[in-house]
Amino acid sequence: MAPPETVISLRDATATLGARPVLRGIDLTVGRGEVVALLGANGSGKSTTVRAVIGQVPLTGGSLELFGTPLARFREWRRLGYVPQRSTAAGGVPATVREIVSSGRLARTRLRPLGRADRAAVDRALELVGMRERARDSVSALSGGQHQRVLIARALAGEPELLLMDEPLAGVDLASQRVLADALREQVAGGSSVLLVLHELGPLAPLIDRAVVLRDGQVERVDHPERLHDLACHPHDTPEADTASKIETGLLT
Ligand SMILES: Nc1ncnc2c1ncn2[C@@H]1O[C@H](COP(=O)(O)OP(=O)(O)OP(=O)(O)O)[C@@H](O)[C@H]1O
Repeated sequence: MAPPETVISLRDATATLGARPVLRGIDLTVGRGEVVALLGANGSGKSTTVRAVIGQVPLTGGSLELFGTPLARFREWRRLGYVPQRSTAAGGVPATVREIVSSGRLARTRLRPLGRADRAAVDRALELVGMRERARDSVSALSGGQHQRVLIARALAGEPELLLMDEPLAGVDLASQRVLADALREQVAGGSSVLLVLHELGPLAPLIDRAVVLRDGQVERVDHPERLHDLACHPHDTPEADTASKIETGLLT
């Protein structure tokens, strides 16, 4: 059987922001259909890792391949969907929920008008995050958690094969977290891969194939599903009890 396609391959990656070495030799692989969580304390390099993967932060060393192609030659950005760390869906720009979500099709449509398939993808994305009824509303009338849903729908509207999300659950209530977990499950069932930064696994825990814990710009350890399951179900029976509670509360230090 052929090995599963590697969607992200980051090897010994280093990166500097200002004068600070922020990534100090990160190895990270995400295969097709895999969901990988990046965990770690504030400032450990999670967002920078994701931003390096989408080419926003240049590597000073090591290598990055996307879908088997070195970054320098990679052009198929429409295969990626990115949800940035908490921001509002439209900084003061008057726009409806549907307009923001439709902008997620831009990489596919270039500037031609949306066709039937585009509109169907937008509808599906709105439905997945439970915002179909709010499609005509102005984004300025949304709560923080609803903004977050719109940003996720914008990424989903592009029908990405690789979804990168930076703290998608931040400030999102438990009911909305469940909605997002269902949306993600559906996306993964369709073959998408996901790399997401999390402080808490929450309702997403059952979806996670691997949790990569960063510390000071390096991979401290990688947890696999059995261990994640043990940590979630028997946090006090394992030698790592302390770590378990930290993962659940996001207080990894
Ligand atoms: N633009 C910048 N210039 C200089 N240093 C930066 C810049 N952005 C981030 N850093 C530093 O890089 C390090 C890693 O930041 P990063 O945002 O990747 O961490 P993180 O793990 O995502 O943290 P958090 O959980 O707080 O979001 C931090 O020490 C941060 O201060």
